[in-house]
Amino acid sequence: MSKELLIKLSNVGKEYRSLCALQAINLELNQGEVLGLFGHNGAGKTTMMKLILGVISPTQGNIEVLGVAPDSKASWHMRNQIGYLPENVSFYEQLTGLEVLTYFAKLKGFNKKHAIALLEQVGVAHAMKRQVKTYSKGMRQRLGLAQAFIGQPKLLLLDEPTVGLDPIATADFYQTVDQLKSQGTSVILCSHVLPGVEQHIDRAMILSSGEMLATGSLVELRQSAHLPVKITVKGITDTLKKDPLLTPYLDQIYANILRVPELDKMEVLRHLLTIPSLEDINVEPANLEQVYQYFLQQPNHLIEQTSNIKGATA
Ligand SMILES: Nc1ncnc2c1ncn2[C@@H]1O[C@H](COP(=O)(O)OP(=O)(O)OP(=O)(O)O)[C@@H](O)[C@H]1O
Repeated sequence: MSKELLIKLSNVGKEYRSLCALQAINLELNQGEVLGLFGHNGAGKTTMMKLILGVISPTQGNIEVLGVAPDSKASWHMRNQIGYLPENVSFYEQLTGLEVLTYFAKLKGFNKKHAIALLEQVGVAHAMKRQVKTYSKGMRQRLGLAQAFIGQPKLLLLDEPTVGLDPIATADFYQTVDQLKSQGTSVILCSHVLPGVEQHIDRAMILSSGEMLATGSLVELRQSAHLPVKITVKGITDTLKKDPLLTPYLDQIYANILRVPELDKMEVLRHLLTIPSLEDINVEPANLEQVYQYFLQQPNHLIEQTSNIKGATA
């Protein structure tokens, strides 16, 4: 069965007066897909989320979300199916956590029982009768997530979802993302915290100064970046130095590390396994952080963050 296309961005651009915040972005996101959106401060991530929400309109190109232009009048019915966690979430400080969430739940047509279940899910049920002004940063963030999860939306847009969360809450959050994905929810999340994200996303998009530098699955991005696989071995350091098949891959500093292109990986591994003194082996493909660094450091994109300011003053 073909999956529903939830988001389609065609050649989308956004200018704020003379500042080009986003340019020529193309994206298709299907039902049940999770996209990680990465980029430096001011790269255009929040702008892209706001365009998808219909809070702002593109100055170039077309956007379709759940079949309609999100900034059109026709979009009102699809908003119920979207959950959004803004960056720096804030609530009415005088209300209790339960009052806040019940308020947002009712706006979406759900009741207090649903709000309580979500507060339990994000781990703030114990404080739900306390005013939000007494909440810690992490508790506010958890409340924000509960607000985004109301009604099990078809599409979730999460701007820095793990900011302020402790490691256990972060793990719980990613577990919820995995669960929602398995139930068909599509997710776009942006984060500056790259470790831990990669196993929960299907694809990544890397933005810099409003421009898309790369997009694809981590495997695809690793391949196009030609980043080597790191192989750490134990017990064969002397052999490595003498073996003509292995010496080209030896790390410049560490005598027990080989850096092997993906294409040669299997040949090298098979060869290593034939060496009787091999005690241990560890294989690490390039991680998301390394892939991200690679694309940001490409010469064409060594652009000052201010370089998306066009011409005269903003
Ligand atoms: N309302 C606005 N008016 C003028 N410029 C804006 C406006 N909103 C965003 N910008 C500019 O657009 C660019 C992209 O901003 P955006 O908030 O999308 O970046 P971001 O990738 O989300 O950054 P961060 O990681 O810091 O949250 C920045 O240069 C920002 O200053």
